[in-house]
Amino acid sequence: KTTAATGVVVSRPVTCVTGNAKKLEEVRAILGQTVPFQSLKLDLPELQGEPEEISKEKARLAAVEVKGPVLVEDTCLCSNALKGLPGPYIKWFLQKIGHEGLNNLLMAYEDKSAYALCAFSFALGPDAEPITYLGKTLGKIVAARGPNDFGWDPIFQPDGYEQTYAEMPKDEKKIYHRSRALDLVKSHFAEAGYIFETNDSKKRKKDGE
Ligand SMILES: O=P(O)(O)OP(=O)(O)OP(=O)(O)OC[C@H]1O[C@@H](n2cnc3c(O)ncnc32)[C@H](O)[C@@H]1O
Ligand SMILES: [Mg+2]
Repeated sequence: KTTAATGVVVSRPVTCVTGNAKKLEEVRAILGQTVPFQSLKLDLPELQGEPEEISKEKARLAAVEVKGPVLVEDTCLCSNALKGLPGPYIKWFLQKIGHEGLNNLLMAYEDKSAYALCAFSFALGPDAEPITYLGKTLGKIVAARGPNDFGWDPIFQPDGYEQTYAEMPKDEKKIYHRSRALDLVKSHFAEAGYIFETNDSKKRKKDGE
């Protein structure tokens, strides 16, 4: 559906599908009121492979579940000495060997440099090809510092900062990998002229406002 001057009307809000409450909290803080979205707590299966492909496949699976517009995300922590690993497998590394184990792995190497990579994928529906937006922040892996309440935040120190992600105030961390990718999502939505309808906006339209 296209309306003359306004753009593409999508009859539903975007559903952000993730099993991770902390991620959702950040997405909500970054997107704010700019994109009407709702969330669905679902831990989607993940392929092995390159981050972009994993993210796209998550979007395909999510769109089949939701039968509408979806936004998903896959986050990687990549060590340069380890040629980009653990990368998309960071969740399992964290679960099994923790912050200390990751630091121990890197003891064999001089190079502690790393990057945080966020791959958002958006699909309009189950038949649409997902589009991927990447956000990357360079830094290094350090011994854990700061509150341990979100993944690998205590062991990642972005370049140019003396603090780890965990030690930073929330709104400062927001400027990194996740918001870089979400800025691209926002500008894509603006360019495409999507108007995501919500129950509220439908009601206002019906009432003739
Ligand atoms: O359902 P999904 O969205 O997949 O949620 P998840 O927790 O499984 O997330 P990923 O598959 O993307 O795995 C990324 C891992 O990195 C962690 N993580 C994600 N974003 C992070 C961030 O900004 N800071 C620290 N850790 C993060 C997260 O807790 C996971 O252990
Ligand atoms: Mg996951």
